[in-house]
Amino acid sequence: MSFVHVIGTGGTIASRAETGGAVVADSTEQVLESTTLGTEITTEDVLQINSFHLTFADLVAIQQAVVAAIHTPDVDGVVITHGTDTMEETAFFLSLLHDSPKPVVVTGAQRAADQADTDGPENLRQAVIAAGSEHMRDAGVVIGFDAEFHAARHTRKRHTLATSTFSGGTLVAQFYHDELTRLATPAPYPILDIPGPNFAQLDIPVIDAAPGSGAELFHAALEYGAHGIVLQGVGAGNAPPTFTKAVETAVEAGVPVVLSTRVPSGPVAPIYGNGGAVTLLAAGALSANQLNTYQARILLAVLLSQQLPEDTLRAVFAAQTG
Ligand SMILES: NC(=O)C[C@H](N)C(=O)O
Repeated sequence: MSFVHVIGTGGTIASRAETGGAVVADSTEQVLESTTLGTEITTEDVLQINSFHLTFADLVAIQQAVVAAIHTPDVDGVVITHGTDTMEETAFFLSLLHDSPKPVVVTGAQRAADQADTDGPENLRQAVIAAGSEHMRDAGVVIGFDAEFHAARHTRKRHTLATSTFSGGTLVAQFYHDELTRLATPAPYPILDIPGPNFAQLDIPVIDAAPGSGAELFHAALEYGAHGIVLQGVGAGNAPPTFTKAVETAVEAGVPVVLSTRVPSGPVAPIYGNGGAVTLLAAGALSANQLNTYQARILLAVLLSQQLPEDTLRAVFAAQTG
């Protein structure tokens, strides 16, 4: 019999209706009660919150729980129950640091535990089976949802309400007729060191360069002391021309800027000047390349917390986004 450790953090999978909106109510033990499993399970409540409340300190707490579980000799794999809104950030953060053949499956629900058609119990059942399965060795950190298991990197929530909502990253495994089939192994990336002690204090705003927006917010972020900025451009990473000077000012002040794109697929590419990615990268921005805005922000936060020399930060960032 396989042995899986389930780490609860909250989210809709643990929520019930209240006047004023659904709120997290159930412990991990209670979440598991609705699921029939033939697996040995231990549980732990690390958090009981919606994922839109998560802080960087919470990410560290989840990661520490994962490491402890993975080092428990008989544990075959780990499941994390988590809100879907920021699941892609937590899963990606864990994947940057994950150094074990034991899989970590992050799952949740789009419909609360007390809704008749809740998807939580089935997602959890499949996540536990997958985490305990030898087919998932070396699968890394995956988001398991609606019978699909996607590598954390590049996976995003695609629909606010649909139960099939996560895609983008490598499809690592899938249930067909209740049989788990391994399909792929995610491309390996260098494993990062754990974040430094100031990780939880880092302030890294995302600033959008939509048509008609000026760089005032960007400059305001520098003035209030942002530690880094993710500039989300349009197209292949382009922005109104006022952002070029803003990026130069930030980089000169030692505040790293990452250039990402709001387009769901494809890389940031230096094609256009006069405010385009050619200009912004020449001004010193780091390219998020294929990495989406929010995962690029997590990567920047981890590297900033390690207080690396600028050249090293640039090289490690490039190696993680290539
Ligand atoms: N479906 C969900 O879990 C959404 C919820 N708002 C959360 O992220 O905690």
